[in-house]
Amino acid sequence: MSTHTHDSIRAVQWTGTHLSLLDQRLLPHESVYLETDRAAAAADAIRDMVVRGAPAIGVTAAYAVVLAARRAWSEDGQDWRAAMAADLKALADSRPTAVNLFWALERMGQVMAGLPDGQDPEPALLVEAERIHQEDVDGNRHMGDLGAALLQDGRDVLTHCNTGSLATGGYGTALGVIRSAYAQGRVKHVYADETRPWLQGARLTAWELVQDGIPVSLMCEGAAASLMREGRVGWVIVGSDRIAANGDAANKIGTYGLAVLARHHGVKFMVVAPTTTIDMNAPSGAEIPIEERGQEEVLELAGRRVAAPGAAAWNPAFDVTPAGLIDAIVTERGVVEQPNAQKMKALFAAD
Ligand SMILES: CSC[C@@H](O)[C@@H](O)C(=O)COP(=O)(O)O
Repeated sequence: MSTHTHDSIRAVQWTGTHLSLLDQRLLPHESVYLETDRAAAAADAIRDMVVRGAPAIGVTAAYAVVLAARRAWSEDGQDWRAAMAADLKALADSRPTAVNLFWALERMGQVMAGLPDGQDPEPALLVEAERIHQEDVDGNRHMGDLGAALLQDGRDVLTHCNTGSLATGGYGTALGVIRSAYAQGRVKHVYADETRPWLQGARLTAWELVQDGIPVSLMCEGAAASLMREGRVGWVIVGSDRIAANGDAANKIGTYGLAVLARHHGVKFMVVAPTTTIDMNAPSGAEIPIEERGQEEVLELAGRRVAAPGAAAWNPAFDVTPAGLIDAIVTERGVVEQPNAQKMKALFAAD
């Protein structure tokens, strides 16, 4: 039996010397942490879904930069920046859609740029990675309160994919809102899409909610229309991997369909994401790169082929929900209702 509440589980941890990642491919049956001191191994872990979820990918990349710097400094102290190049490229090439990855590499790069050539870069980079990690957790808790305040009617909610502690530095984005709302008595029961093909809903979201004692009913994605027509939910609450400057939001494949259904049935639609997920360089969702993953993920289930021999598969990992279908984007800087380019820009006005 687990000795920790789910909220305290960390998908990504720094052991003092190594990066430790909870292997999410094995959940909920086994909790195995993979430890590494190699940035290239961290890049593989991101690509292979050991660690997933936009903010968790960003935090992992930040710690991986620390590992890359350590190695470069020990191999070629004089020119450690150049010696890191291959590791940094491997990290940038690991997954394309979650902008938190590129944001974290950029932020670590800014610290690197400010360091003198002859100085060991590891200590300063570790301080920055830990700061990135902590800021993510703090932001999630704040978003939890902001999002929960929107849930006025006490009705059930529907969520998609996994956006909890496992997908972030801790606590969660959309699942953080659900967690806060439950604690405040604003939500009593959650519907969770199973989320094919990786089953993040069935394996991860249900696991997190059960551990927190929050009642959850899993459903096939195809049940969403009936769920809404029966008036069972007041809000759909999801995370995002990249939000464009006009408020269009990329998230796990199937999210766009939920937004269309929600609008048709008068259900509200909330996207919860830290500002590290916003890409002001992408004018609209059309400029967000959508990852296509291997066909075997759709043709197989738990490593066993289920599809008819000879069938091919199309496997986009994400889709884009247009801003016009979103009622609220909740960030740690505040809530953007009925998002558009002007309101998104105003979020960053204080910078
Ligand atoms: C807080 S997580 C937001 C998104 O990263 C999440 O909804 C999602 O789509 C994750 O996709 P995944 O392919 O599991 O990395």
